Amino acid sequence: MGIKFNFRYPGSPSGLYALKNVSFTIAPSSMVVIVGQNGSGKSSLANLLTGLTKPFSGDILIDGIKSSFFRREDLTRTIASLTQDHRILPLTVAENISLGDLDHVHSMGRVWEAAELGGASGFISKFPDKLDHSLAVLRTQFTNGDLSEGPLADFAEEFMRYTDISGGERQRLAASRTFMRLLSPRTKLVVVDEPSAAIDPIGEHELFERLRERRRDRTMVFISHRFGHLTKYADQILCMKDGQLVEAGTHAELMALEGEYRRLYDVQAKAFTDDIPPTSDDS
Ligand SMILES: Nc1ncnc2c1ncn2[C@@H]1O[C@H](COP(=O)(O)OP(=O)(O)OP(=O)(O)O)[C@@H](O)[C@H]1O
Repeated sequence: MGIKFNFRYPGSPSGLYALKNVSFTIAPSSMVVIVGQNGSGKSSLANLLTGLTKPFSGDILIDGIKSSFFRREDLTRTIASLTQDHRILPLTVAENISLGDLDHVHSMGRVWEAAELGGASGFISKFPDKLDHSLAVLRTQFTNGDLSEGPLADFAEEFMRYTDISGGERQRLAASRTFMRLLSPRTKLVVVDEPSAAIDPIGEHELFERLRERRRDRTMVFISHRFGHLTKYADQILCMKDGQLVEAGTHAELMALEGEYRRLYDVQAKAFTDDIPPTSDDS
């Protein structure tokens, strides 16, 4: 995959690019980790890779062919993504997971495997009707308004009764949906954008490990602020700063550069060692 583009969000002042002259190549079946501070452009880059947004100028080349030459739905079928912006629909747990691969909606064995891989099987097991349990969406997911008064009040009260999973559980369900897609041999690119907002560090680490173990010949792109455990496996690290790709290479190469990546890594490592209470040997 070859990438060379500029990107600006619709409505942003002309000249204000979220991504500026970003250019890199992702080798097939490789593992890529994108790092950078808040607002450096990681998610914008991920959205371009998954086709959610289009470059303002420049191209994404897939096997040397411009991505715009492919049918959008054909490309979408080959991509599994996991972001913070996931939707849980008012369907059963099984249906919410199988949305990841509509060809296997009725394959309960596969749905359960995806639930286990996504870390959702624990809380699903607690439902009396397990995978058949019906879920509803949070009010804020379908309206920004307050439904406690007005013509929809009764409906809202009834609807809210079924909202029985937490933010972290929703994230695990979304991860299960991604695994459902990943279990399909059609999936060639997996993009995981910072699922950590609702998942604790151990949950995120385990999730990344399970994704990595199922990489096979897929290209995987990870974005995480807690990247220390990921970058050592990466074939390529892309380090973003202010919308630009400032460094690209392996962990060893970027550490040796002593630049932005090293700075981010050292801050993270320091936070980790600062968290460890001193042992009797240290005193
Ligand atoms: N929908 C949007 N409309 C306009 N500008 C946006 C939009 N989303 C992001 N931006 C801007 O684009 C730039 C890059 O944002 P992006 O979300 O890609 O960064 P990020 O590295 O993923 O940040 P974070 O680590 O905080 O998630 C920022 O300046 C941000 O304010």
